[in-house]
Amino acid sequence: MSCKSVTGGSSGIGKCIAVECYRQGAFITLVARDEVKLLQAKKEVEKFAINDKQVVLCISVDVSSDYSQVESVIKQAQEKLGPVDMLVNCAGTSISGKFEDVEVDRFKKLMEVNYLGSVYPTRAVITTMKERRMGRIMFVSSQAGQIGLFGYTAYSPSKFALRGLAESLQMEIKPYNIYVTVAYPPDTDTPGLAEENKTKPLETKLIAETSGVCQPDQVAKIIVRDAVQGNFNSSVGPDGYMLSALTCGMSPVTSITEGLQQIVTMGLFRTIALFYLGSFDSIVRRCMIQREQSKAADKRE
Ligand SMILES: NC(=O)C1=CN([C@@H]2O[C@H](COP(=O)(O)OP(=O)(O)OC[C@H]3O[C@@H](n4cnc5c(N)ncnc54)[C@H](OP(=O)(O)O)[C@@H]3O)[C@@H](O)[C@H]2O)C=CC1
Ligand SMILES: CCCCCCCCCCCCCCCC(=O)[C@@H](N)CO
Repeated sequence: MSCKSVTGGSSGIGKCIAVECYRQGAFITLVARDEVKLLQAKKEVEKFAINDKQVVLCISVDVSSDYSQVESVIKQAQEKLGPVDMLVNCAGTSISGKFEDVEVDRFKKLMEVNYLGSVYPTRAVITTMKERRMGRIMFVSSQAGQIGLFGYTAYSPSKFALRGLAESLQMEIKPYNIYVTVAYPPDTDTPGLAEENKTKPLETKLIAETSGVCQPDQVAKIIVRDAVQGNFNSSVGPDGYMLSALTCGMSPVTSITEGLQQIVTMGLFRTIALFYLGSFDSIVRRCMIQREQSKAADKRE
């Protein structure tokens, strides 16, 4: 019997991750705030049972506000379903907009939800994982956690932070046979993306179109596969692969092949990246000129 906990498991990518784990026979705890959405997601996940012993447990908690609360609900869940052997930190939110248009509070809010909201659940499960000398910790970052883009001055840093956490933590817990994975999905068709799109600057839309929109079930399959295999890095699609190879820095390698591929492709991918950066800069410049022209036209009218 294995038990997986998925924060943000009531919607989008997190819900699909829960389904994917359930299809593989796991016990699941879904963690999110809204109880109605949690119950709805529980019903959806339960459809994919492969045996009649499987259970989906719902926990309603804000993963970002109070550590002692997060610790106590996770403890209760472990008492019911047994120790968590995989924690998926997927709860998160995004906001896009020009730096000066983003309300100052939002910078703090995004760090709280996306960063601290991953620290707290991880902190709550790590001691038991170390005692058992087994476990998997997944952090769901974003391609915007690998590159900073127009419109993501509040969001990107909260996703970059996860990488620093993941690298440091991995070095500490590898001897305990616990593996950390960071996933960097591109735009994915979820309620979260629909919400974000309502206020997304044109520049951000045009730049993000480069790597297209993925379906959450595809993204979830890749994430779960990489977490099970214990890969440090999890990316989606050819752009995702290039971005991860290019931004590997001092992150751990999972296999010799992966290391060799990074060494061999680095120069080529940097060359490609410079062309992408050039095209992003020209999108930004074009949008600025267009805005100024339409402002001037408005004045004349
Ligand atoms: N969709 C995309 O384009 C991409 C998304 N990502 C990342 O993937 C993750 C999931 O995104 P997506 O599926 O689009 O998001 P959704 O908005 O569809 O779902 C977010 C989930 O997180 C939960 N959640 C949000 N805030 C909290 C909180 N404070 N405490 C507990 N649960 C919380 C929500 O439930 P509730 O509100 O009830 O708490 C919900 O279950 C996010 O971290 C996002 O940044 C990364 C790259 C691309
Ligand atoms: C060799 C170099 C290759 C370069 C490829 C560059 C591709 C850039 C596209 C970035 C897209 C950002 C998506 C953010 C998704 C997200 O996190 C939000 N939608 C959350 O809601």
